[in-house]
Amino acid sequence: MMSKSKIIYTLTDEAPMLATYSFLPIVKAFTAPAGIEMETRDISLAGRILSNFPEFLKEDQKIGDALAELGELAKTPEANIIKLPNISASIPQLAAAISELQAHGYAVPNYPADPTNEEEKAIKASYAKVLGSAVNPVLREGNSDRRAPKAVKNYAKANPHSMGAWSADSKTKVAHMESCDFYGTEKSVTVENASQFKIEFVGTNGSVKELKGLAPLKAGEVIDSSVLSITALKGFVADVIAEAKAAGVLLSAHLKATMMKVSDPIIFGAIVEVYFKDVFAQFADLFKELNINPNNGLGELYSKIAGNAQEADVKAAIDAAIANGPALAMVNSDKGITNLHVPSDVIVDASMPAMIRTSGQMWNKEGKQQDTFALIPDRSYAGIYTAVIDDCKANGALDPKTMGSVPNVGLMAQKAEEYGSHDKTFQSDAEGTIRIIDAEGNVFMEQQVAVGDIFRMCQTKDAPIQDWVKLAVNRARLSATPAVFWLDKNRAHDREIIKKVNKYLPDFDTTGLDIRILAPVDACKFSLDRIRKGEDTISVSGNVLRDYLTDLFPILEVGTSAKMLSIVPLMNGGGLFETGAGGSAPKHIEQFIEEGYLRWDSLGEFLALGASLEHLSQTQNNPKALVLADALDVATEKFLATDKSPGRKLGTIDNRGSHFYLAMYWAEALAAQTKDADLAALFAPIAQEMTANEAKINEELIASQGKAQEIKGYYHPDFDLTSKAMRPSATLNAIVSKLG
Ligand SMILES: NC(=O)C1=CN([C@@H]2O[C@H](COP(=O)(O)OP(=O)(O)OC[C@H]3O[C@@H](n4cnc5c(N)ncnc54)[C@H](OP(=O)(O)O)[C@@H]3O)[C@@H](O)[C@H]2O)C=CC1
Ligand SMILES: O=C(O)CCC(=O)C(=O)O
Ligand SMILES: [Mg+2]
Repeated sequence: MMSKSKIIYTLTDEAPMLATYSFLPIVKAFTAPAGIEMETRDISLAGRILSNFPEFLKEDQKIGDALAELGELAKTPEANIIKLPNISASIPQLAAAISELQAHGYAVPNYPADPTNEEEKAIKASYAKVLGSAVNPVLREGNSDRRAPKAVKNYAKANPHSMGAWSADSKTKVAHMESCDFYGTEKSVTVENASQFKIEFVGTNGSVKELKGLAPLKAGEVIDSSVLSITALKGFVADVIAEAKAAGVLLSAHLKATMMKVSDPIIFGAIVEVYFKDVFAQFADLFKELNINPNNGLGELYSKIAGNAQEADVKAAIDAAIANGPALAMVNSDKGITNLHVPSDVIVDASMPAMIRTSGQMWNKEGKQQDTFALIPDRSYAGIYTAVIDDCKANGALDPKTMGSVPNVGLMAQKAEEYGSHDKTFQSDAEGTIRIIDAEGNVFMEQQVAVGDIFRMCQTKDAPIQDWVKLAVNRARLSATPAVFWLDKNRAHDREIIKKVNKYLPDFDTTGLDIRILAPVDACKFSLDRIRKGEDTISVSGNVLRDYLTDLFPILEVGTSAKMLSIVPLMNGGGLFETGAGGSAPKHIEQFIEEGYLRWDSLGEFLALGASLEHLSQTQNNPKALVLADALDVATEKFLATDKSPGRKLGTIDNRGSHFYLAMYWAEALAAQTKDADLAALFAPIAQEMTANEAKINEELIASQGKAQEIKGYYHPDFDLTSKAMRPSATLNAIVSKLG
């Protein structure tokens, strides 16, 4: 009897959500004959909101907490989850999703930014579970292995993407603080025995306030604390503003307000306040009355002053500040959206490589490219971008035709490092000390804080570190490639990690392998030198660099991180297969709604599906799944060779057309293989019909382009309308439905 195998396919947001409407019916039809149940779970922003507020909903509107369920599943050996990118919501995005759901008849509560009673406090606490990077850290019960498969790399070498030229006198640079940042203040200790910790604020008068109640610590865990001084930050921002103005360059801020949902919106807000200091001074009373929070950006400010008697005055003052300041980098120059409008519009992992690919320039308000000062205030990782920029100034743009590759093995499991720190991050409202103590009151660490300073504590558990070292050695062995641990001995946290790396490396057979530990800037230079010689170098990094490097190098090497294979071998034996290493490409859904064209590239989904099927064949003893996986591999190679990724322009095949070709090639490969006669017989007529109808299907797909789409929603579109929009070829649908 055929074993019953289950794969969970996640429903998410924006472009990947749209793509799923087209791709998933194909996947379900193709995998069913192998006894595979393809189940879906809704972890979209809208779905997360609905599942958190059942008491506000009608009976038939309630949905289960799919995220919590998958979080538990990820800890079991049975887990086989395909995870598409999802929105990590900023407050403006959360507010927009809430309004849309309310307009759709879901009585979810408004977001209470400043709760005034217990009920509002509870609502805010529930929304805190939805905000920011609420999904990935829950599912990532394993470390990360991200790389460009050989076929993808070869495709990029043969079909190089555009790469803006660099000039040696480019004025572009990264601006960072020199002191009083997280890097400079970091303290770190390794906790030898299992214990507990809590976080307290102690005022200058000795009064004590608990910031976080007792929580467990495992033996061998590394804990850190650090502080970023808000006064130092503001002084630094003011200096860079003056310098950028004098240099005649654009100013832009590159943060991670999504994953770092507590600290980075505050840093973003400080930049907004300093840049618009005259506006904030002139309208202090009005802004207080309207509850304007600079952390939510200029966009929210504009919407809150709309209709106010002083609206025109405020707008004039903002315009004057921009005219008088260094010009701001634009997110959308046609619509006048600056880099300081929404904290989640410019996200450092994707935004810095996009700038480096574009000659180190961003867009000004005329829609023209211009050199830019990129504000990345904290020094922990800013230096790697300086290393790449300096390299491009000295040697010109990198060349996708010849450049080597930098795959990554990232420490990520169990909310490692900064990306798990939001429940231990606080903005101090008074001067004093914040300390981390154990249940008996013994002090692990303490930090001085002033009003407004950001205190942060991070945790990194020992088992994930051991697993990460093992993964790094395995990857170095499997790819016969040097591996570099990007760790800085001048940083307190990294010093603790270096000790552990040195302790655990001897547990594995490293004979003949080239494994080194280098500080991030040196590791970056070392990797760049090799890249220019066409050589590959594995980066073995902590969680933040995992995120940064898996956009940086892929975007330079293969044009987009959507083409990455992103596997998370879960520590308890399951598999989490992320689709690509990038995000949900918000501008793609806008293009789809405006003109019926979706240029989302689903290659990441194809790669993840292949890896998921392969994992399933091994863990569920399902040989047919392996036949499907092998055939999908053949199909993906042909897909790349025949260049069937979506074009950028109307009238060429888009995401839907690319799914048709993948399906056709997959059916062909299944028909042609000889390992499973039943599958070959089943798919032969499907392949034949698809091939015979290729022109007709393309015609039907392309005919649906060029008009606005009405899917009744951005965060929570109508299922039937979206399904119709994403499956416009009756001929293709009829062939797929023959599979049952
Ligand atoms: N794993 C996850 O869940 C992740 C989620 N996110 C979330 O995604 C959202 C957007 O983040 P952002 O920083 O803008 O990064 P994105 O990666 O979504 O977008 C940057 C740009 O990359 C290109 N791109 C990305 N993926 C594809 C694809 N599959 N096909 C074609 N082009 C692609 C597009 O531009 P162009 O082609 O013009 O270069 C896109 O506009 C945020 O809400 C963020 O929280 C972000 C990262 C990971
Ligand atoms: O969870 C998020 O917000 C983004 C994740 C991300 O950028 C990544 O893992 O590469
Ligand atoms: Mg990322």
